[in-house]
Amino acid sequence: MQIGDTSAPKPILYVDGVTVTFDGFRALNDLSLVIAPGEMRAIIGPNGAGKTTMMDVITGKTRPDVGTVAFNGDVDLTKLDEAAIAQLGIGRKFQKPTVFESHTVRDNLQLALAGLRKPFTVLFAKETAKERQRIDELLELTKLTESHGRLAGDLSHGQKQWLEIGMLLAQEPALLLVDEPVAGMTDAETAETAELLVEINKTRSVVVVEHDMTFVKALGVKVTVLHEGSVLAEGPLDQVQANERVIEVYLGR
Ligand SMILES: Nc1ncnc2c1ncn2[C@@H]1O[C@H](COP(=O)(O)OP(=O)(O)OP(=O)(O)O)[C@@H](O)[C@H]1O
Repeated sequence: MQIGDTSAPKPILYVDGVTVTFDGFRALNDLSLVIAPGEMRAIIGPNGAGKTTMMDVITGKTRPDVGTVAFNGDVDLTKLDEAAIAQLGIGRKFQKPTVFESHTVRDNLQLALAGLRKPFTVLFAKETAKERQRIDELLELTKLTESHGRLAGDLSHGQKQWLEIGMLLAQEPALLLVDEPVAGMTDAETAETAELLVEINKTRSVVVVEHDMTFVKALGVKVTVLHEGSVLAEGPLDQVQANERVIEVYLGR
């Protein structure tokens, strides 16, 4: 699909011919990937395939040597810094949870909702009815309604991950990037996280990097397999798992 093609909906994310080199080593090698608006895509690939580097390029943490990275059709992300990209509506959930442990669940969401306002002002300012409603919605979505008054530091690992996802949603990203969300989760938490992402995907695009195939299967979305910085295969999970080249890469043959 061409960026200038007016007959097709503009991709929410368009990555074309991206190469990133570290000391001569190609972490991304002519990588091309298109995410449609409203799509959820799962990215898999062996260690060192370039998954994190790809997320870094999208969020402006790493600059490509060459290639195009465009958001919403025509916003050139390679010209923007991390703060500007976040502001545009690209949220990133890193692997480890980074919630404010000594604040309650509700306060964490309130801080996220307020964004750039100073934390002290936020916690002592009166919550508007609209803010309260949005926080209640986020609590329900992340299954934290009953835990709203608990300190974030006392939550289970899975709940902390959900809280942080809720905090990112408070900023209403059009595209949510999620890096290995179920690492360290119980099977039940993993299943609930898949449900959560499916629900989130009803209102925004999602790109999720994950090694856990049970989780990826539960998402039921198109999968992109990265290998040595390029796309090795793309399609439904069953199809890519049956692909000879994918099997070779995963078995290390
Ligand atoms: N800042 C850096 N300097 C040098 N090499 C790097 C740097 N960042 C990544 N690399 C290398 O680039 C390759 C791709 O790394 P990347 O972290 O993107 O892979 P990944 O698919 O996310 O792997 P994993 O599943 O292990 O997280 C690796 O070989 C890595 O060692």
